[in-house]
Amino acid sequence: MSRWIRSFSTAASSLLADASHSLRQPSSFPVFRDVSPIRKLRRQLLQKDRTVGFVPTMGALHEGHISLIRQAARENTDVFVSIYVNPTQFGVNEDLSSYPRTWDSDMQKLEVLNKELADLKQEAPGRITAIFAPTSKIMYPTLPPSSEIDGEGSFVTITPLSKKLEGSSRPVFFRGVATVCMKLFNAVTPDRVYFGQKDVQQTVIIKRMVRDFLVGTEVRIVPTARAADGLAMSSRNVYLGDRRRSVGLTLHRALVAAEQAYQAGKIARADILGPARAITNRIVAEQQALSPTERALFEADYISLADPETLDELEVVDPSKGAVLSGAFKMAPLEESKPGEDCGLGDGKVPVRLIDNLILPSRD
Ligand SMILES: Nc1ncnc2c1ncn2[C@@H]1O[C@H](COP(=O)(O)OP(=O)(O)OP(=O)(O)O)[C@@H](O)[C@H]1O
Ligand SMILES: CC(C)(CO)[C@@H](O)C(=O)[O-]
Ligand code: BAL
Repeated sequence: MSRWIRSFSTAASSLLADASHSLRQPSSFPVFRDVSPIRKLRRQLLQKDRTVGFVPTMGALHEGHISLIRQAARENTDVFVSIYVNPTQFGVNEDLSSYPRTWDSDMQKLEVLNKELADLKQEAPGRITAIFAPTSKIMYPTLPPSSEIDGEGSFVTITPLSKKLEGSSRPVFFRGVATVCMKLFNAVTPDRVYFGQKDVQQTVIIKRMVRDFLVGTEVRIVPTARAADGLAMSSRNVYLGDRRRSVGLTLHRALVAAEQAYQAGKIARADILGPARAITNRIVAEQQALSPTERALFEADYISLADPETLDELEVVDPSKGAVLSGAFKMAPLEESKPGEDCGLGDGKVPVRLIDNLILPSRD
């Protein structure tokens, strides 16, 4: 057993007694439900010159989350993962109640991953050494968490970034994300925090928040993990089913068509987004022409070509800066299913918001 694992075991076991709100502990990592015990562990690690990489999640873990943890384990001795479905980032009519919650399988996945990390040794020296799974009473100690646009509470708002793109359809989303991330960062005080490229606007907002509030952590962005067909992995994909999944892939295909236009030397908005819009409009029309048992209706909420830092829409890409291509589709519930069809969790009745993006790199 290496020295730091041994010293972790000692630090952790002395803390298990402190973790009065901890859940059952069948795993190689303690689960903390409250702030002070995880702070205590953090202080002990600091004294031993160990580094903490923090991966905030809402659970329902998939390969995207795992890739964040792997990178955190390559760059830190200790990886803390939070699992908390944060109510304030869901609008009042959004899918908070149906958001997938899969605690047992999440713990199993983390356990398997930790064993793998132990085998990797040099390549990825870090291990998952704490799970933070707070209750809402811990995260919102004074007022109940509000999802109302003008709701009361202590919030972190990052404007105008939070009003654009996802924010125009989900007006409280980034207020909730920035607020919960600030709380999580305050609880964990990580050396580095890990976010997925899939949620590109979230990455821009978190970087801005860290900079503007002088938060002492480094923001690391991990590439989007995709299924073999290109669909960006997402916890909500379990609701898609086969039909909506294959139609939903149009989003990725549209972005790839726009990316190819940029790679071919185009820099004007119409030339880059034109191919993406053409594919999207064609598939919308094709689906509308099909019968309710065959089609998957959807609406393209936006397809955007934006500045990587301000997220302002661009008429022309400055090749020395590059750009962010992003889009969101609203996949409607299936109208009718066929016998034996895989309609996904919820029988195809749950609307699913798909987001995706590609970075257009700078070039000389
Ligand atoms: N496919 C992916 N590739 C890389 N990172 C991802 C991917 N999906 C999610 N992440 C990242 O994992 C972290 C936690 O995300 P979260 O728990 O909300 O999962 P999610 O799959 O994004 O859920 P949903 O898409 O349903 O909102 C975020 O930083 C997010 O960007
Ligand atoms: C960062 C986050 C965990 C905050 O709740 C969430 O927005 C997410 O999972 O991307
Ligand atoms: N990964 C983003 C979380 C959300 O859509 O609420």
